[in-house]
Parts: sequence; structure tokens; C-alpha cells
Amino acid sequence: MTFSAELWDSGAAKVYDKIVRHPFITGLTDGTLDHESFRYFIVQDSHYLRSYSRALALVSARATDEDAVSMFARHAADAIEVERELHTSLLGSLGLTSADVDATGSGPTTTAYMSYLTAVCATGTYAEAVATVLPCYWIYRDVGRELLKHSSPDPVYAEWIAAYGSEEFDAVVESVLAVTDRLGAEVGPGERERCHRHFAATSRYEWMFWDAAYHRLDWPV
Ligand SMILES: Cc1ncc(C[n+]2csc(CCO)c2C)c(N)n1
Repeated sequence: MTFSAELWDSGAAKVYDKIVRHPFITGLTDGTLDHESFRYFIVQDSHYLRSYSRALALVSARATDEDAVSMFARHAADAIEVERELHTSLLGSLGLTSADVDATGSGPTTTAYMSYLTAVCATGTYAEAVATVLPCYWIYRDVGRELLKHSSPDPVYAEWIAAYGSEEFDAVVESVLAVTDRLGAEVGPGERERCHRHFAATSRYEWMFWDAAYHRLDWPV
């Protein structure tokens, strides 16, 4: 079994099934999702992408072969571009600006997820860092494909679905999976166990991110 399949089976398979049945996701395709929840999601995702980009820059700096250094550095830059382009357009359609993003700040789930990514990418091994950033790519690709089958009657949701269900994005994810599988051969039992734990944790954070948006979760105090 490939390293990526091993990680998915133990850490993401059950979580993924719950994500595709989550009312935030089903609400995107049937158009019943409240715009207020999607607004919350896009604002939180803007914070998330700023942090995720830095996490990818850390992964790039620690990569052991030049192709991977270059790939993760490119993705770090792309994550900023996504924030600028997709989010500016979506924020505009939702009646928001980047000043609203700064004024809102990051919520509890976003902060916890960003902190976890940053901590592992800064202090874990290269393989641990890759396992930690992987669910973000992989779960989005699969959710995007699923959503694309139905798209959405709501033009704002349809725009978002088109970006993540695209073929270009599929190629990005396949290249990260190939790096992960090559790494798998070099990872010993202790480090492997830590990779499984990180992959499972960030997969759960992906579910929690949708759930926080659905309920518009705020800091309790
Ligand atoms: C919570 C959350 N998780 C995953 C993504 C998807 N994503 C963000 S950056 C990137 C790869 C680099 O361009 C991917 C796949 C998101 N937007 N928000």
C-alpha cells in the first residue's frame, strides 16, 4: 500500500464521509446554505490561507529534493494568489472587503488549525510536515469533485465550486501525493506513527472548519 493510501485509510476515510454529508457541503449544492455562513467561511479562509502559505514555505525550506523545494514554494505563492483573486471576487459578491477580514480576526477553530500547521511545519520532521499539510489539498480536491457533479443554483457557490473542482487543481494534488509516496519509503516506525497522528488531526480540522462556518462559531468569551 502507498504511504498516502495508508494515511487516508487510517486518518481521513471516516472523516471524509462525514464532510460530504455535512449540511454546509450539502447546502452549497442545493443552495440552502445561508449566505451569512458562507461569508464567515470566506473570511476565515482568508486568514487560513495566509497562514497555510507560510506553513508551505516552511515545508519547502525543509524538503530534501529540489523538485519538492520548488513545488512547495510555488504552492506557497499560489495560496496567496488564491486569497487575492478568488477571495477578492467572492468577498465582493458577498459585499465584503479585505478590511472586513482584518477587522473580524480569526475564530477559535481557524486559530487552532493554523497553530497546529505552523507548529508541526516548524518543529516536526519534513515527512511530518508533509503529512500535516496534505489533508488540505486532498480533501479539497475530493470535495471539489463531488460538488462539481451537482454544482449549485447559487452563482456565488458555483464560482467557488468551479475553482476547487478544476483539472489544474487535480494535477497539483497528484504531484503532492507523488512526493508523499516517495517519502514513505524513508520513514521509520516512530516517525510514521507521528505522521499518521498529524494527518488525522488536520483531517479533523478540515471537518471542524466547515462546521465552525455552518454554526458561525465565535470565541465564547
Ligand atoms: C480550510 C481550508 N482547507 C483547505 C483549503 C484548500 N487549499 C488552500 S491552499 C491550497 C494549496 C496551495 O495552493 C489548498 C488545496 C482551503 N482553501 N481552506
